[in-house]
Amino acid sequence: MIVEPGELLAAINSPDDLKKLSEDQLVQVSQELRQFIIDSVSIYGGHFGASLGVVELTVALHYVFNTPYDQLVWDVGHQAYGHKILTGRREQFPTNRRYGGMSGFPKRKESEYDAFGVGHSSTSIGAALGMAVASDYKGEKDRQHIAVIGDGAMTAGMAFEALNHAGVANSNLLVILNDNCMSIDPNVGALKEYLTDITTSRTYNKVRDELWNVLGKLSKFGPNPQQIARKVESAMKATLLKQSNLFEALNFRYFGPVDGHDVQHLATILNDLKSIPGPKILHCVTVKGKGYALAEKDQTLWHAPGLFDKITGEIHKKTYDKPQPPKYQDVFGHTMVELAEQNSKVMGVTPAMPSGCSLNIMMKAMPDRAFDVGIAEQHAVTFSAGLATQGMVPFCNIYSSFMQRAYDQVLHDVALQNLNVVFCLDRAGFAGADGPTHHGCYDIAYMRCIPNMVVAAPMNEEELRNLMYTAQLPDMGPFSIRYPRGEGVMPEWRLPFKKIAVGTGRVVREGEGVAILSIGHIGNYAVKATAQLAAEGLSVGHFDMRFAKPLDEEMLAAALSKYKAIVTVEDGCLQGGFGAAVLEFMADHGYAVPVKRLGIPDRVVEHGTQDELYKECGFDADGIAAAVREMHGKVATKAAVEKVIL
Ligand SMILES: Cc1ncc(C[n+]2csc(CCOP(=O)(O)OP(=O)(O)O)c2C)c(N)n1
Ligand SMILES: CC(=O)[C@@H](O)[C@H](O)COP(=O)(O)O
Ligand SMILES: [Mg+2]
Repeated sequence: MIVEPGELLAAINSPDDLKKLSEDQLVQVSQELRQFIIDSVSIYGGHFGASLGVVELTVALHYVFNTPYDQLVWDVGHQAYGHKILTGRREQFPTNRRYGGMSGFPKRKESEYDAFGVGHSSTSIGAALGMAVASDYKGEKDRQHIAVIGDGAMTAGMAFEALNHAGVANSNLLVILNDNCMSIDPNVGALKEYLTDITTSRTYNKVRDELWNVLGKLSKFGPNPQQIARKVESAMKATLLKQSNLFEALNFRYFGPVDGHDVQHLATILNDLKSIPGPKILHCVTVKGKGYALAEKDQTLWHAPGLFDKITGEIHKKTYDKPQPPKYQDVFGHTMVELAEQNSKVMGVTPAMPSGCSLNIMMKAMPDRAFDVGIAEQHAVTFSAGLATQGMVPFCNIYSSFMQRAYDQVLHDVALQNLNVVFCLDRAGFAGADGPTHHGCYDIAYMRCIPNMVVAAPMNEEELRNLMYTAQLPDMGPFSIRYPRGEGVMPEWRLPFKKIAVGTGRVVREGEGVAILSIGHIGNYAVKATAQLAAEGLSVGHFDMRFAKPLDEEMLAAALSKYKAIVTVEDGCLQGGFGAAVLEFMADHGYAVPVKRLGIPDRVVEHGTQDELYKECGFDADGIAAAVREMHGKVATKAAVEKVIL
């Protein structure tokens, strides 16, 4: 189905076309852009509420600034659909987040308008500052650098590290704080309360209005930029702003709060700010999901709702006539409550993903024992370490790719002190449509080299529960459990807890000739492969190893003695991963059995469905079966040659 753009939008193939419109037409073009996003996302899917919330801001930014010469950095980038549509990618939009299609996030190789590749949050200020400092160095005094950052992303340490630097760098940087009081879930923390206070404070708003009157008058008569800057500064100094405004205290000039949905006013303000040198922040108040009533009402659900009927708002869900396996994240969420009921020391921690990882189930049931700490992965880990020093058993749930942020904290704060923190790494393996920024490719490798760390991955729901149960038993030390996005394989999963001895695998099936050693959920694809091969008359062994560290050495030794070739399968990077661990064991113990390793290769794998990506990387069921056939062929040829020689 083709989505038809409105009349004005249809003529916009670059920001130059947008600049041909009069200021009066900005309202209409904003409406058309919003409608185009609603129409497209309802059919093709993707992030929704965030882009609707910045429609006017996006139009105003491209209207006023000289992009791509002026550099516009979107934080996270899930709100940049309008930006993509206005910068020459409207016709490509139906391919958004699809295999081979355009990325759901800004990406440098996709467009010159995408100044910086994003996906993880809170990088925009640092990146834009780097660009600004480079411009200073090159003498490009006229160049503008703009970071658009949400109130959620602003809670991360990285954002403050960049503000701290920018406040003394005196480069030409405009930070636009897009404040909608939401992260994916409602935003949390003292900063959020501070921003709400500024937005609602009467004294503050009075000062703000006076300030904008000054600016407004000056703009009308074509002001001298320095004059504006001086007037603004003295107006600011004469008020409470300097003493009480956090951003002013960091040497930023603070403007706002302004209505982020008044496109004409935004254009005027941005024009004025263009002429003010140095670091400045514009605080825009917006509504996530603006213009689509249901999305405004349930902003978490409509962050990324999936496909929906844009008229009725019904979100399309597959229906089944028999019970389906649950999502791994929900098994985690419910199991947390069960474990916490049994063990008063169990606590839950998430950095801003309560509904994404389903810790919200425990947060609702036991609000004093489960915490959303904001977009703050590093803090989430060190906070968990602190809890553990006091005898608590924190389960710190972080998406595998976001955990990359907190590597030093895992090593320095948890592992070196051998603290019993359980890391549940959700979205391990391919994240799917979010693409390479979100794929959880590296955790087996980055966890495996950390002393004291257990590295486990369940093949199904029952194993996830039992690993979680095992991890909270006394004296387990640091324990990581990885599992993928989406559903497992067991509709009946609430089985009684059983301890799994650390470093033990499980025989899925015995066979002859070739054995598959798998770790985690991807083992279910190996099950499909062995069934295919059995139908062809090839009986293949399969071991669900469960632990990449410690390895089940007994099981490995037995498999290496019995089988003539091995295929390892993991949905993680091949470099340093599970297969690499098997090779290390073989080298250390003198085994010389041929091994083929299947997993994520040493290159960037783009977006697509998980199955498309498994196939691309050769470890879907067909790929695994093909690898086994190949190894079987090699073994048979070798045996035949040996027979002839004898
Ligand atoms: C490092 C990191 N942690 C978590 C996320 C997941 N995430 C994506 S968007 C988002 C909320 C961002 O909130 P905000 O910046 O306010 O943007 P909004 O969606 O409200 O427009 C979160 C937590 C991420 N992308 N990166
Ligand atoms: C933009 C972002 O980082 C999140 O919205 C992410 O897309 C969530 O992914 P899940 O849908 O897997 O929770
Ligand atoms: Mg927000």
